[in-house]
Amino acid sequence: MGIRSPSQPSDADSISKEICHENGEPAAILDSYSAWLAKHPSALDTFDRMVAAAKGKKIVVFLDYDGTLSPIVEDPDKAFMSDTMRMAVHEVAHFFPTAIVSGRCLDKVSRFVQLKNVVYAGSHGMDISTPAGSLKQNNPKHETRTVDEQGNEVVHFQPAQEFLPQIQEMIQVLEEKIKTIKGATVEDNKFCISVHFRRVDEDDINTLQEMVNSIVEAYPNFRISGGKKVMEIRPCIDWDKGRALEYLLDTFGFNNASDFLPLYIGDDKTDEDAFKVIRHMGRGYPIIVSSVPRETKALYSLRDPDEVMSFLRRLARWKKSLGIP
Ligand SMILES: O=P(O)(O)OC[C@H]1O[C@H](O[C@H]2O[C@H](CO)[C@@H](O)[C@H](O)[C@H]2O)[C@H](O)[C@@H](O)[C@@H]1O
Repeated sequence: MGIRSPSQPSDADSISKEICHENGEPAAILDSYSAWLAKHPSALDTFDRMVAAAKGKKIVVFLDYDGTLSPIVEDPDKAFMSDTMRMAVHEVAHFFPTAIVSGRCLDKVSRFVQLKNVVYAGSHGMDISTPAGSLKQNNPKHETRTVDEQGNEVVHFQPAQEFLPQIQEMIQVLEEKIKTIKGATVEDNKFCISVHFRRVDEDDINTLQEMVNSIVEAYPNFRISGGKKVMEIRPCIDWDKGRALEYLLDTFGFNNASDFLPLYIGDDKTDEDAFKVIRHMGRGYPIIVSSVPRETKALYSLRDPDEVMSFLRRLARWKKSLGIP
């Protein structure tokens, strides 16, 4: 089994102290981060133990995008991924089945990532594209097939199709209403909507939230969840990043296997659904990206996208060193 309650890495304290000196954090924050790190040890510090437990098992990699592969920035349209991060993900995907699971719409996240050797799940898992044939598809109710530019058949799993007209209608209402709030923007993520307030004046945030709440109240089939300075509006269906992880594991052919370990790295509230599923499976590696203490179901942590990149590189290097194709 991949999951064990992780013990404190030997250098947890020295890491947090180093961080605090760099950032000049007060001692109280330093201590609570240190305590949190003891419960959610660094996946870099515990790397050797993690991969030792994975011997003879197949690791399946799931990666969130914003805040995980790209740093959080003011303008959501400029959340670019570095070429070095792209290379690290490419290498990992060469050795392990790899999926990018994002709140962004599928087109946008695949344009940001620009890799062909990964599978994409957009709209918090409500829009999944996988190549037909090589993988197992088994949910015909929500699956449609198209042919891509290269002439390859692609299967699209879209369990929230029926909500598209309402989503488009809501986007128009939201855009009209919130234009009075400076800095507020609406992002069309196809099967869900993000209302951003990162650039909204602190004094206007409550007004914006009330506006959005009252608009969404008129759509009883939709709910709002929180994120990083964003309100995420999505259909009330029993589907989230956790269900997407299960769907993808199944699609990758691991449904009946006992020798796989899901590894999920994410930084946001919606990633908790995937952490929960992995915890429930009792195997695998739920890893949160956070440099501050956070309530989480993840067992391990990484501080920021730079550490995510180091971890991914190390994972690929380890696999390569085994000499197994
Ligand atoms: O599931 P994810 O890939 O993590 O997407 C979650 C949301 O990420 C984006 O918003 C966040 O990142 C922006 C760029 O760094 C930042 O400006 C914003 O404040 C964050 O909330 C994305 O724009 C949203 O649509 C995603 O739902």
